[in-house]
Amino acid sequence: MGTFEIEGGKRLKGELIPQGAKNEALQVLCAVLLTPEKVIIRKVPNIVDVNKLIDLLQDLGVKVEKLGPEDYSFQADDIDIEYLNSQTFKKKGASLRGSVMILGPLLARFGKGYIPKPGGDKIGRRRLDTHFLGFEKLGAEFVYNEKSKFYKVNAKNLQGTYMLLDEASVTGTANIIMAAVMANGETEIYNAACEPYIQQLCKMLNKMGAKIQGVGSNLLKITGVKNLGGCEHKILPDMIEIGSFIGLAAMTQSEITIKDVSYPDLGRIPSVFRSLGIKIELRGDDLFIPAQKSYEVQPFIDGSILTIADAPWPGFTPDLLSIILVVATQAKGSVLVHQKMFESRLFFVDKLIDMGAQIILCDPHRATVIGMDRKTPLRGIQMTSPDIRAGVSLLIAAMSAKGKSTIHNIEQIDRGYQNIDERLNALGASIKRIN
Ligand SMILES: CC(=O)N[C@H]1[C@@H](OP(=O)(O)OP(=O)(O)OC[C@H]2O[C@@H](n3ccc(=O)[nH]c3=O)[C@H](O)[C@@H]2O)O[C@H](CO)[C@@H](O)[C@@H]1O
Ligand SMILES: C=C(OP(=O)(O)O)C(=O)O
Repeated sequence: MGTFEIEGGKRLKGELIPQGAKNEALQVLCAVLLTPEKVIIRKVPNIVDVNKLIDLLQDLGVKVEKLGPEDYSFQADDIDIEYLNSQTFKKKGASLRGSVMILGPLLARFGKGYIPKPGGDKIGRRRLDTHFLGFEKLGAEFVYNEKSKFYKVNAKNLQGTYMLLDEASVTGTANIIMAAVMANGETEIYNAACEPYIQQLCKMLNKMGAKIQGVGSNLLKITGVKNLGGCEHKILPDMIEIGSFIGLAAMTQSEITIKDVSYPDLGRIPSVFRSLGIKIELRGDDLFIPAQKSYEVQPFIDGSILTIADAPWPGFTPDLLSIILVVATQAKGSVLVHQKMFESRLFFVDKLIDMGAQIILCDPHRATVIGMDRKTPLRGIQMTSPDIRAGVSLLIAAMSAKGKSTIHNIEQIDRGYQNIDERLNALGASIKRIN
């Protein structure tokens, strides 16, 4: 289990370049399975989850070539579909969430797709119903082995149809889109997730020859085509990393410029951080966060306590609520953080409480944070990171705290943040990695 030792209280100064988005990378990497032609993907983040997926694709027979530090070419012209029955696949496929999105492309191209119960964060129930209900609607047969926790879908032909998703699942929508692009006839997906990463996937598939309309909306119309070809695609900057850096700057009173953020794709992220009183300036496509002594929560118009809640896009992403929560501990004013989508993502607040934060965990979904306006700094402690975003929130808390902190299980952080310690140390942080 890896560990970070953090000396708190350091102010950072300088520029951060966001990595390519983890959650987009996981989608578009799976999409390379849809064609025997070469697909070039740029700005691929060098993080554990993405590297695991690339490894899995290689095991399946995809030829992978590294063209540069962040650029790869993939060619799925000799897929070993039997690999899906191997023990290695059962182990590797289960080790990350994103692997579930190989199902749609494999079903579309080879008529079958298998997957062990996928991993990812333990942040509540993470059902896959939407994925399989969608595949079944397209005519696939679904078999779930409860004992081995292995999911199978098979189809001779996929037939386009209308479907209303039971929820706007992100990976579910990506999977169904990839299954539908080569189905017979027309598919309509209503209540589709529509976040920028789904839009990016659709744009990439359209470049490959797919016919997807309604991109960016929650009603997608897909006209099936016989084959898809190669293309070149560039991944967006990671909006969750950008949000994490905004929070980090505010908490540590640092002056940070976040480069090339693709501002129009950040949705409500800047405005939600602004509602905590954090100043964010847009300079070209960069975000400039000045060093701020104090930031004051903006209550609602009627004077009631600010509530920050998550919702499917274009709502505020659940992946940034843990960061909001930690940043609120040093704001001036109180905030109610309402995590509606996941039921176990707020439990890490016990660590923040140990550090001296004033938080009331009302129930698994809601926490009230009474901001301390830096009157009492958090104090360094020993802790273990429970999930990727809680892990980074604890890192931010530790960087702002008085004294030394230790965070164990940093593999969770490495899952989604590229060389976070080196990048932050270059700006003045003091984070030591102990393996
Ligand atoms: C690899 C990847 O891309 N992971 C992301 C993806 O996970 P993933 O695709 O697994 O998440 P889903 O969108 O399926 O669902 C996330 C949670 O929200 C709930 N839900 C979802 C839709 C809805 O309309 N109502 C609702 O309550 C689900 O029941 C579930 O508990 O999307 C999540 C939601 O943005 C993010 O946290 C994950 O980082
Ligand atoms: C929950 C997350 O990831 P995953 O879906 O891969 O577990 C996340 O990125 O915050």
